[in-house]
Amino acid sequence: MKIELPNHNTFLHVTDNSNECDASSIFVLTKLNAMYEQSARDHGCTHIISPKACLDLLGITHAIKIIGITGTNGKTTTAAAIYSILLDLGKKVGLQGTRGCFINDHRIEEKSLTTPPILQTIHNLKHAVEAGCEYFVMEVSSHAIVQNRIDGIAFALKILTNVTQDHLDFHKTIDEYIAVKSRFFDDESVKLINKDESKIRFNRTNAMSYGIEHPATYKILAYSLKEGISAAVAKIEKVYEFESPLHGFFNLYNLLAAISAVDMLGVAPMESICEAVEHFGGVEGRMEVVSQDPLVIVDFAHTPDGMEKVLDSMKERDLVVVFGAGGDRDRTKRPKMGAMAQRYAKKIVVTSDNPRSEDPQSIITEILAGMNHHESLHVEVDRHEAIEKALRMQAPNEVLLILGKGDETYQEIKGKKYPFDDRSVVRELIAQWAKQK
Ligand SMILES: CC(=O)N[C@H]1[C@@H](OP(=O)(O)OP(=O)(O)OC[C@H]2O[C@@H](n3ccc(=O)[nH]c3=O)[C@H](O)[C@@H]2O)O[C@H](CO)[C@@H](O)[C@@H]1O[C@H](C)C(=O)N[C@@H](C)C(=O)N[C@H](CCC(=O)O)C(=O)O
Ligand SMILES: Nc1ncnc2c1ncn2[C@@H]1O[C@H](COP(=O)(O)OP(=O)(O)OP(=O)(O)O)[C@@H](O)[C@H]1O
Ligand SMILES: N[C@H](CCC[C@H](N)C(=O)O)C(=O)O
Ligand SMILES: [Mg+2]
Repeated sequence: MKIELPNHNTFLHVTDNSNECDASSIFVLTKLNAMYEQSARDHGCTHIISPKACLDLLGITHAIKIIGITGTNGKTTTAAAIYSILLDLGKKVGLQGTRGCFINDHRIEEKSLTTPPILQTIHNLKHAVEAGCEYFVMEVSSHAIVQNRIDGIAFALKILTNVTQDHLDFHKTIDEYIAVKSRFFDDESVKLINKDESKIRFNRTNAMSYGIEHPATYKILAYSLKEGISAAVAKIEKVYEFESPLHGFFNLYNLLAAISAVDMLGVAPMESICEAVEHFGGVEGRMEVVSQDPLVIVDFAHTPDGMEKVLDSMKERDLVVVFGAGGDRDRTKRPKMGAMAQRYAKKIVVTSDNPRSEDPQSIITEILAGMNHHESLHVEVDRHEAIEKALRMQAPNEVLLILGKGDETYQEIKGKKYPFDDRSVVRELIAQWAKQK
């Protein structure tokens, strides 16, 4: 990654790649490229700086308020809700996360990592500052905390969604994973903590909280999940009401976090924030209704907890569920995901979800290990066939939930990404069958 320095009198660019260095470069030294410092010097580079110094050099440090969100699930949704509310309130805002980078409603980067390497974030922040943004909302993954991909960033606000199981391939134990997430909250930054999430440890200085079950700075007093979400939230003595077209108890948490966050930023009165949240229509691939009749929903649940939250939110209905589990990722979540599907679904098709370098059949076998008996359990390695099978099995009163890939547009098999989109597959099959009728 290279950022040009058109106004600098000595250097032409900053880079985090030693191979891009020459005498006109400033090398930004990070935890990930520390081993290439000598290589940068060998390429002729004489000026080596930290990410913090780079943020200062580019005039970013004091120019924009950065909001960081971490947690196992709900980061993308909460970040998008904050972004949407701020835009709705007339603010200029940047958004960076799993879906890429957006500035004032325009996409400037395609999807890559949830939290890119620091120089990529600095590049996106620079764009945001140049576009006049006052705020930049970013997802912070646990990988990013471990690999110091957020080094040098002074967050105006840090937010916790929740901590459940994921990425144990990388963190090895749940305790280590919790410790990493907790590390994000161990300084005196202003922070917003989910009070119903008891596992996280945080520095209480400058901490506010939100909750539904436990007393919190922002506390839900009453809610209804019929026809979207409507709720009353208390802040100190005052109560405010809001409505949302989103579905599910878990989204009440995401919306509450977003409303509380915007209030903490002091942007507008709570009444206006609660009004603005109604215009947030959700995120692509998260509880996205792809067809009304038959009712087919695509969601990005790819952890046991994500599956539980989504399936539980639909438990009044008879559910047909299609899902798999990612290859080269946490193997211990696979049987738990199987058990979760078994607990809630009437009919299940287990399939593939980015097997990557692994054998798809053995991933499925590990999922099935968590399912002891089920009267309608099917296995279909090919995800297209699996979706077709599920659509054929779906009775008129049943809801088909296709989980795990959300708005992904590929299936990754043995290092190659093949175009694949759950939503297009459903739409094409339904259209094809309608023509044949
Ligand atoms: C395991 C992991 O996270 N690896 C990340 C890591 O890879 P790496 O250490 O092998 O990178 P590298 O190629 O050695 O490069 C490191 C640095 O050295 C520099 N370099 C490299 C070679 C050289 O000769 N000279 C030199 O200066 C590079 O420019 C770079 O700055 O650093 C790379 C660049 O910073 C990342 O792209 C890469 O993410 C890989 C691709 C990845 O798939 N990561 C996933 C698991 C991930 O991070 N996911 C999280 C969580 C998802 C979620 O839950 O939402 C995410 O944030 O997306
Ligand atoms: N607050 C929540 N608690 C539990 N599950 C949730 C919550 N919000 C969303 N989910 C579930 O998790 C899935 C992913 O949501 P989202 O993309 O917002 O999370 P994320 O933290 O950004 O995930 P990732 O780390 O993979 O990018 C959703 O599709 C839904 O199934
Ligand atoms: N941020 C998550 C997304 C998982 C999505 C699922 N479709 C998979 O490929 O496992 C990860 O990279 O682990
Ligand atoms: Mg995300």
